[in-house]
Amino acid sequence: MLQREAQRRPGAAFLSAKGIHKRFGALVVLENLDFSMSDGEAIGIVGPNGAGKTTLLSVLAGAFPPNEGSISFDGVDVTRRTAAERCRSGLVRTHQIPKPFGGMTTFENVFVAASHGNAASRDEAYERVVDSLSVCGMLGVANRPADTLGLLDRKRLELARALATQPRLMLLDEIGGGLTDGEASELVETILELRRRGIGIVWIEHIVHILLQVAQRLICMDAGRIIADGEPKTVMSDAEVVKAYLGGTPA
Ligand SMILES: Nc1ncnc2c1ncn2[C@@H]1O[C@H](COP(=O)(O)OP(=O)(O)OP(=O)(O)O)[C@@H](O)[C@H]1O
Repeated sequence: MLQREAQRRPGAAFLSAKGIHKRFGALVVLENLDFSMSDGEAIGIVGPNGAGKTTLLSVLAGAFPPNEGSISFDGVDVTRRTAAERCRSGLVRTHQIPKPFGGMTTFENVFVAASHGNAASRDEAYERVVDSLSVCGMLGVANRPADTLGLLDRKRLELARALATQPRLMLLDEIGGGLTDGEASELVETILELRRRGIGIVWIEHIVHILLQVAQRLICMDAGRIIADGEPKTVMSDAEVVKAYLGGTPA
């Protein structure tokens, strides 16, 4: 397993991306981007539509490779590792548009993640599923066909499936998107529980006041670059951020 290969270096970044370029044809989406974080950190990512946030998450998770640059996770160079290999080493992502396995129940969806995401015995996988469903408030819909779930439960299922892989770092892509404030607040409680378990979080979200209940550090992206990175309130009042993201002038 990748974790066993990891050569832990004191002070080394837990997740680090260096010199990342990503192009889709002629469109440059990420440009010479550097990013790093420590174990257990909770980071929010904001930025205007098309800034490259989801593309960054996809590159970090291994959905596709960068055109240039390198990524290391827990001391291991994972640039050429697949998403499944990264998942087994503890780096997992959720998707903006949940896509549960149709024709399976909620329980079965999470069971697939628990058994394949990080090789587990059947009993261990079962325990992980029950724990994940419980943390995500889904025990009551465990036997429902996943394709009959409403949006909030589909988002919860994204979290439960990711949690069942026993991650050390979760990359969340607009998990609050499309939800009411009340529904998004329920997800915040779950994400705070993940934090209490020591799981690191990188969360892209447009609902900023929800994001700020979890993020201890905030990154703002624009046009494929990180334009601000630091303490959330400072970032949100940064003149470049206000101009790029909020389209106005600082208060
Ligand atoms: N697979 C792809 N092929 C071609 N272009 C793509 C692809 N994925 C993303 N893009 C383009 O890359 C740019 C950045 O997209 P991305 O989804 O990363 O932005 P984002 O910051 O997450 O935006 P949003 O907040 O709207 O989700 C956009 O112009 C998008 O159209």
